[in-house]
Amino acid sequence: MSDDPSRLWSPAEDAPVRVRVPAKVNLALCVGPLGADGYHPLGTVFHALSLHDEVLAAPGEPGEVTLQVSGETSADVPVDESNLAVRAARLLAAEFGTPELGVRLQLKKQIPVAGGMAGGSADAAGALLACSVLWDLDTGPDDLHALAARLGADVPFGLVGGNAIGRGRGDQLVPLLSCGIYHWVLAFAHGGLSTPQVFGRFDEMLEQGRASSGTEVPAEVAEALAKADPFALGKALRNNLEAPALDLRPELAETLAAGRAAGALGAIVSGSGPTCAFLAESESRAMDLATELGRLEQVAATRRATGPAQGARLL
Ligand SMILES: C[C@](O)(CO)[C@H](O)COP(=O)(O)OP(=O)(O)OC[C@H]1O[C@@H](n2ccc(N)nc2=O)[C@H](O)[C@@H]1O
Ligand SMILES: Nc1ncnc2c1ncn2[C@@H]1O[C@H](COP(=O)(O)OP(=O)(O)OP(=O)(O)O)[C@@H](O)[C@H]1O
Repeated sequence: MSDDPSRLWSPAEDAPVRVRVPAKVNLALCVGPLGADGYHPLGTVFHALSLHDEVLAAPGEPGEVTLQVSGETSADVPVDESNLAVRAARLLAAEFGTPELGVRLQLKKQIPVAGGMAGGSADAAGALLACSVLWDLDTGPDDLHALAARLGADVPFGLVGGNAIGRGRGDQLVPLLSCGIYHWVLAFAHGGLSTPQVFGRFDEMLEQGRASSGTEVPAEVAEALAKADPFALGKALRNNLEAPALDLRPELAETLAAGRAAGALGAIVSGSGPTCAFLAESESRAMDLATELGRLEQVAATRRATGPAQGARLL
């Protein structure tokens, strides 16, 4: 890694490969008890949103991966080897490339950091696709999926997008047919939440009988998607990590209640939080809801988004 600014190419538009990759919300996140592998078995319904990051890739010095991060949510993003996009590029080069391959990566971030919307995972998925194209590697979707699953449970979904059922750690995906467009309002919190910490609090609460577990995805979610029924979908939303996220950040309960009172069809903590996601009946209702939620002290910012959105794609 180099942090010498002279080595970072500047105008993003010059990068030969550009990939857009979506944030996700889990329409259902059904979590089983901690397994021996340190992971929790999941049954989840992923839903990709029009909120996205961009990953740009240009040829780099042999064997070097450099990284520049910009955008609305670039603060707090590590720019060293721990960055998931850098790890993705390194893994791809090691498994499918040669030691001479190098890349200059740039992330343009809009997805909140540690927000429960799989931002780092999205960047990893984007980097896999971008570097595979830049380096002209002989990788098919299955190859990229296998590498993605090694990088993190949420990374494979970043590649496919749309709506998908996730099982196992969340990485075994089956696309879910749906019609319709859903209007969402996202309420970002001040600061993030650590995913392992939320799973840890889930374990404690389960032991104390304060949380429920189970990996069965409610049929109502898939039925609502098949019928393009936002009212049914709003009622069907669920998240076993909501209880631990609220336990760690009690003010999120007020955010959810305020959204419901302002007419949201459904309100849920996104993944491991702290972002809260609100389903609206229409674009204009979403605009009203965003205005209401934006007034809350504990809400750092609101964004509107639609779903489902495409997975990682070349621009
Ligand atoms: C909460 C979700 O966002 C829902 O989609 C994901 O389950 C989290 O996915 P992620 O952030 O990509 O997770 P990873 O980077 O693979 O794992 C981070 C940590 O989260 C916990 N983890 C993650 C996934 C899972 N099924 N069970 C877990 O217990 C583990 O402590 C793990 O060490
Ligand atoms: N490209 C990246 N963008 C953001 N954070 C990154 C990235 N790479 C590594 N990280 C680290 O990962 C941590 C989690 O960030 P991320 O934005 O992926 O969280 P998240 O959206 O809550 O994840 P998930 O929903 O997948 O559990 C951050 O605190 C940061 O230190």
